[in-house]
This record gives sequence, C-alpha cells and structure tokens, in this order.
Amino acid sequence: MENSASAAPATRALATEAVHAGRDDLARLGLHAPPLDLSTTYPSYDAAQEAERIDAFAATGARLDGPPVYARLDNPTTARFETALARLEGAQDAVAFASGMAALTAVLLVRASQGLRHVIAVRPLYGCSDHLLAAGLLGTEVTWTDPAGIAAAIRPDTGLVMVETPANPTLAEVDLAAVRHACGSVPLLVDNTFATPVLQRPLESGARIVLHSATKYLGGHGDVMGGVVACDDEFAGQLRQVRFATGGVLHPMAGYLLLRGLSTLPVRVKAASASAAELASRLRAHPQVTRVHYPRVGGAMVSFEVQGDPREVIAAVRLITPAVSLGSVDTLIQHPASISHRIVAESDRHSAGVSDRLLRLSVGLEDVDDLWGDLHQALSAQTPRSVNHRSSGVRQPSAPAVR
Ligand code: MET
Repeated sequence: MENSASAAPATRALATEAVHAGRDDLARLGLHAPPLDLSTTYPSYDAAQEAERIDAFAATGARLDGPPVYARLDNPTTARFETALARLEGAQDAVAFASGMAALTAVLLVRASQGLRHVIAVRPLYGCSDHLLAAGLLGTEVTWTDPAGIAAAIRPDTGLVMVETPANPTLAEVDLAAVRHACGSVPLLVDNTFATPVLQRPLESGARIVLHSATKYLGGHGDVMGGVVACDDEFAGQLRQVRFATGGVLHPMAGYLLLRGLSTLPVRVKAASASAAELASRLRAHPQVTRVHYPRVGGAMVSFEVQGDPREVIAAVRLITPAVSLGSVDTLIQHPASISHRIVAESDRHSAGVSDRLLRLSVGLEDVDDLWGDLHQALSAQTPRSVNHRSSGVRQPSAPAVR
C-alpha cells in the first residue's frame, strides 16, 4: 500500500483526489473497496527487528515500513484516510485521532513538551476548544486577542497561534495571510472544520497546522467521530509519538467511514452551501430575524439572531433536526449558548460576539424550499413554554407526499 501523501500525481483536481487519494493501490491489489484492518496487534517472529522498528518510531514518529507492530502506532485503514485528507489540504501528511478534541490535545501536548506552553488564540473558537485553553487543562497558558494583537502577544515560550475561520458559532472570519504574517516564526493552527478543504486550504496561506473535527463534514453522515491534523512530516511524526503515548487513536472502522466520506465531500459541501446561501438570504428578509451571519468563503453553516426566545425556534422545528453538531446530510439547528458554547463563561461568550439570541444552522442536503418551509413555520410558532424534549408535546408529522 502507498502510504505516502506524495505518491499520487500533483496535478489532480480536488474532486478527483476526494475519490482516489488513499486508494491509488486498490486496483493493483484487485480490490474496489478499501480493506478494513481491525487488528490490534501484528505478529512477528523477529523480535530484534521489532525492537529496531520501535526505536525508529521513537526517534522520529514516522510511519513504519511494514505492519505497525501495535494498533496504537498506526493502522493501514486509518492511514488511507490520513493520506487522502493530507492530499485534500495540500499537506505532506496528516494524523488522525479519536475526536477533534483529541487532535487539538495532541497538538498542544507536542508544543508543551518542547517547553512552548503559551498559546495565543482568537475568539470565538468552538466551545470545548475555548474551554481546553481557558482552563489550562493541559498545563498551557492562553492569551486571547484579536488578529491585530497577535504580534504583540508573542513571548519566548509561545508555541502556537490558534484561529478558527469561519469560527464556531458566529462564522466570523480572519484574514489568514495577515494572521500568518503576524505569527512570525510561531506556527499557526487553523481549525478548518467549517470551511473544509473544498472551500479553504489554510496551508496555502502559510498556516503550519490544519485541524478538523472529522465528525462533521469529512464524515458527513453523523455516524462517525474523529479528528485529524494536516501538517508537515516533522510535526506529523511528533503527533504520532504523542498519539502513541496518550492513546487517542481513531478506530479503524471510523477511518474507513471517514475515507468513504471524503469521496463525496466536494459534492456535499457545494450542494449544501448553495442551499445555505439561499436560506441566509431568505432569513435576512424575515421579520423575526434581527441578524444573519454567513461567511464570505461560503459554506453550509448559517447563524442568525432572533427577536424572541431562540429556544422556541428549536422546540418548533419538525423537519430540521434539533441537535448539536454539524456537517451531516440532514439539517441541524442548535442554540450555542445552551449547548456548543455552554461551557464558555457567559461574559467571554458575549465579548466574542456569541449572543444569547444566536441560533446555528448546519444546512444539509434536503430541498431548500422544504427547509425554508420548516424554518419559516418554526420562526412564526408560539410554542408553549412547558414543552420540552422529554415530556415532548412534539407532533410527529405524518409522512408527506413526495413532490
Ligand atoms: C458537545 S457540543 C459541540 C459539538 C460540535 N463541536 C459542535 O460545535 O456542534
């Protein structure tokens, strides 16, 4: 199997890479679907050779030639996903983890283990990313700033600058080239979960590290949890060493599903983005909506602020799924102040522009008029305050006719 991200030709378009990257050897193997390797360990009669291979991994963290010794070092199915995602992001390599938070944790641990404990970050970030930094759970120390304050915040022990653009949940964007310039020699990490490499490739703007919650658009169907970091070979080796030591590995079945998800990523993102742009424009004209956030880069996320209680809109949707998370084929809506950003202190939420009246919509692949019909009725609905998701006065709609 070809594990190297540079094995495929450099000239294929993103849509072609999405289908073929990480699968270039399959026809030669006589396979169509990628093999799913569930091994936790890999037998060898040559203990001396295994010792050498473990020493080699300990030295650089580079992928071993041949079987991975043990599943916490590597996995061939997951490696295909890593190869494919690296190609899509234009990175030398990628390293996958059990979740986006495990991926961010590994990045922070790599830098902290080098004595670079200070992180500069721009709010808003996803609520748990914010919390991980703000609480200093990993022994790091954070300075929050806006992009203009990055250069002045750099210290001798600064190991990372972190931004998320478009940001969760306000969809605020930063100018990556300007931020990269302000970082000087400090590595810039960009959380690219919302844009995906279909709309934005931060490494082209000089970022060194790209982070994804793969649970979202990369998987794309709400049935797989994972995280991935795209970066250069050197940093990927350090991440693999941390992953081996701390154990936040992606399950091979998740690696399989994520590789499958990548093959439809461009068509999913483009279709959902077209609907999202349309919904953003219809929301702007709705009398109950006071503000709509839709990023310049595009994408399938829309956030909007409402006149009344946003939780009443959540209670009133019938087609749209009232759930946190994003990037699935179905449209999801959630109230950041109640769920995704609940763990961020209220004053920090507010100063980051996360209003209590903000709703976050992840637009899926349904017909845009059906989505608008549901949003429109939910915005107009007067839901009794006693309704909640357990006692549920929720009507189950009878199956509608297909237009
Ligand atoms: C546990 S809350 C959030 C999950 C996900 N990162 C989101 O923003 O929706």
